[in-house]
Amino acid sequence: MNTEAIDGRMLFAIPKKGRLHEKCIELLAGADIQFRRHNRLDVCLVMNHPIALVFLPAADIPSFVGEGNVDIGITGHDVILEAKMEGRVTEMQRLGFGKCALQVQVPEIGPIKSVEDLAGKRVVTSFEVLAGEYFDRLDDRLQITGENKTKIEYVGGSVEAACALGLADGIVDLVESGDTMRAAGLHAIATLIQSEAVLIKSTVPKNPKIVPLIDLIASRIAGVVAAGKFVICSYNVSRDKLHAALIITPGRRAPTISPLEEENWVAVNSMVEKNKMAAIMDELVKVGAEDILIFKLDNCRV
Ligand SMILES: Nc1ncnc2c1ncn2[C@@H]1O[C@H](COP(=O)(O)OP(=O)(O)OP(=O)(O)O)[C@@H](O)[C@H]1O
Ligand SMILES: O=P(O)(O)OC[C@H]1O[C@H](OP(=O)(O)OP(=O)(O)O)[C@H](O)[C@@H]1O
Repeated sequence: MNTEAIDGRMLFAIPKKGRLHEKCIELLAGADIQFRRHNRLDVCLVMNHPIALVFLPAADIPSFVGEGNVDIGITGHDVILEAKMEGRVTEMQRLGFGKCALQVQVPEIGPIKSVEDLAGKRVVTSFEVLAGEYFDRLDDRLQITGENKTKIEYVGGSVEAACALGLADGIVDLVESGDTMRAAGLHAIATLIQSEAVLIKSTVPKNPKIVPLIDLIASRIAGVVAAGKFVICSYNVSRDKLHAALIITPGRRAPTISPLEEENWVAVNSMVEKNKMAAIMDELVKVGAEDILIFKLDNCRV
């Protein structure tokens, strides 16, 4: 693709593979950003907006956005800190996926029980900046200096194998379910940061003309994220029990209450958080609500 084709378009960086890729593709579909990626090309034009998508490794996206080479992007909060780009990118929206923690892990069976025990030994990681800063502070606190300081070594992947291979006394790596860590016989002894996927833009946009388009896309993405977080809860309840029911489902702004043909009965519609839905239904049954239904949201602006 020649550079003329992307001239004037807003450049939007998307992780080209890995843990965040599929979720980003779903998010683009939800925001009606239409594209066809030919032959896995890393740049492709959006058909219904003046946008070009740029598929990049998640870890490279913070610097591409921070240096203004692309306008917005989706990546992990962890790699923004690792790239030291927190001052040069603005996190516009947390996206609710790619949730994980960067943790110090050591063999479950062994002499190291705390980070203090690990200080001064060998640590293998893909996050050498964050791990380096963490162990520098720890070494300082424990007055470990010079040759005795903790040795941080970089590997690009399969970090969890380092202890079993005798390359490290501990590792710093991402944990979500904990399955990888447990399978490698490791356990966590400290957490450096919590992370999730975020929508970012450059702190100083190169092209002010595209600011309205950035805001439009951010608002659409916020709508898709909110639609994933909430459901609509609908139920019938007699007026004498309405007060108790509304305490359980107060809604985001306020619930919608409509009279039923049956005297003294009303129908209630209210937005509730998806992850609280089962408990809310249990509570509604207890206070006498009936015909409780849950509806998924496809999209919203709230
Ligand atoms: N187990 C996980 N659960 C949730 N999110 C994760 C997990 N592992 C990584 N992430 C998030 O996804 C981002 C990209 O990680 P991933 O390992 O997929 O990157 P990659 O190196 O581009 O892909 P690959 O591992 O396939 O080479 C991380 O920076 C982090 O924010
Ligand atoms: O706690 P869990 O749910 O098991 O997830 C943690 C694993 O996920 C990430 O690696 P990934 O599987 O993306 O592959 P990688 O080692 O190639 O980066 C991370 O580096 C851990 O190895």
